[in-house]
Amino acid sequence: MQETINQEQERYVIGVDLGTSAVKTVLVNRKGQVAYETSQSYPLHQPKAGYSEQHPEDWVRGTLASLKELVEKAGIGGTDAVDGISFSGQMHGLVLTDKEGKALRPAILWNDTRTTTQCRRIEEQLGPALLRIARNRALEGFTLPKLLWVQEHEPDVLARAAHFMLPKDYVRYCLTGELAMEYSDAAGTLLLDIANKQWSEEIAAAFDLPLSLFPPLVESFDQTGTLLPEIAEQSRLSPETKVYAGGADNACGAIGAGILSEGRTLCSIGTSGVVLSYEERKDLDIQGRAHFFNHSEQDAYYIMGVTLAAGYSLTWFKDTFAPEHSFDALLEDVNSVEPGSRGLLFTPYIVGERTPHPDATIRGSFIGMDAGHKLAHFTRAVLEGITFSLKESIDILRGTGKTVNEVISIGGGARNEAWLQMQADIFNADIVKLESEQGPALGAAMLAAYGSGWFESLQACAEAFLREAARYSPNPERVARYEGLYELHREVYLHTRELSKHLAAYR
Ligand SMILES: Nc1ncnc2c1ncn2[C@@H]1O[C@H](COP(=O)(O)OP(=O)(O)O)[C@@H](O)[C@H]1O
Ligand SMILES: O=C(CO)[C@@H](O)[C@H](O)COP(=O)(O)O
Repeated sequence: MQETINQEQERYVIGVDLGTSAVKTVLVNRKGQVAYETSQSYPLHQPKAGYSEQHPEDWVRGTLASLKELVEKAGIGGTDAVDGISFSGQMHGLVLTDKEGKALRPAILWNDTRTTTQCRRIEEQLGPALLRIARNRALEGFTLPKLLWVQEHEPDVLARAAHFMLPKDYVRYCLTGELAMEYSDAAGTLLLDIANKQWSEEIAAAFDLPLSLFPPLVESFDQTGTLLPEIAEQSRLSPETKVYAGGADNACGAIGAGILSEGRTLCSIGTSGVVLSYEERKDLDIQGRAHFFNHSEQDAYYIMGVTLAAGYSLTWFKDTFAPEHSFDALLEDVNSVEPGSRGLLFTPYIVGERTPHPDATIRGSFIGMDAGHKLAHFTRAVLEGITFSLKESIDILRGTGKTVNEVISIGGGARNEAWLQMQADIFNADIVKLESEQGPALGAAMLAAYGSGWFESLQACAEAFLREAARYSPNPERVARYEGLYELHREVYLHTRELSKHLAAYR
């Protein structure tokens, strides 16, 4: 085999990123280099409008196939070259299992919006206790509303449930036979007492949820067993391979970008867009204006704002109005247009919004269309609208007293230089692009590396693994121009909120 690895010298860890469209696995060496990567996709089911489900068995099958291919590609089958495996996972999805660990129904995912009624019930019943304990607002995507939906609509399923799990925890359970949930993902359930790092008996009791449903809580870098013999046999990994708990995809994305100390901020433009900043103050009260979650680093937190359709807005725009173009071709001309797209604004609310407007009914708009506008103006307006929306999350971070003068940019949005410079000019901060583009999968591998004792801290691991590739600094003239446009952008939500509500009847 041409690239067979020298098993005497090379040691590896594996990061598994269980995403919404696919699972990705990476094999990482001690220098932080991704030696091999594989991926397996699985279907997303939308049985009704607003429903979004996946079969947990598809995740397990996909993960095993991906691991098997990774081991084969690297030529390490039957060896003990892998010191540890860990996981990053799509957050919030509800998996209910019976006593044997079998999933009782399809998983209800983070982007399923059937639970508006349950969210209102949570707010009414818990009042201020919700923000005091769970530190986040009741949003359709979170897990507790999904549990309450099952309680109301499928009571027999809940009655048969022995446990609830989150997506990556279910996969890890199937690989190891050990039940556990770690804090960074548990934080997205609305059932965790975030500051005290324990299940909230108060919230569970308010909704008659037995505590027996809740898995034991562990740290992201804790070992949660080894591979079951049959899994080891199928993947050709050693049954001694240690498995570490892992983290929520955003926590792992943050680790993979080195967001491990106060003042470090990440902007990730993938399908959705995330702005996230490290936070040490566990008692910081942001009044639910953004998400406040436990980090995968011990006793650390992060504040996160989410633009639901970030890259998705650009993809929608391309597929609808310029399907013959590649992303690169579409974005080629954006720099021929001045900042402000000659008076054209776009708001990216095409599937509703989360931060700063938790509003499932709002929809997007182009404001200021002029007969002189061409495709390049619309394209630039889409990029600017997505970036303005992410700046609203940056403003929330700055409002907590944080200094945001450097932002690590990852995801699809970091593939285009014009967009990276635009982020610098709109955020008024240096934008840093990293050498590695692996994001959450690398973060998961780093948890395994730290768990396995390769480094004495996650921070030391980040210093060894991550390298800056490029830096984009804000241009003062463009910063000033964008400040004015940003104020106009913020007005658009206020003026289209009611219109969107009325238009909902026609959708
Ligand atoms: N060459 C490119 N330049 C700018 N944006 C891109 C490019 N390619 C993809 N994108 C954007 O990035 C998004 C995908 O980013 P990615 O990080 O791969 O997302 P995810 O992991 O959520 O699928 C797409 O929705 C698209 O809008
Ligand atoms: O809901 C959230 C975070 O609150 C999402 O970030 C999901 O966790 C996204 O999963 P992928 O799009 O990465 O699969």
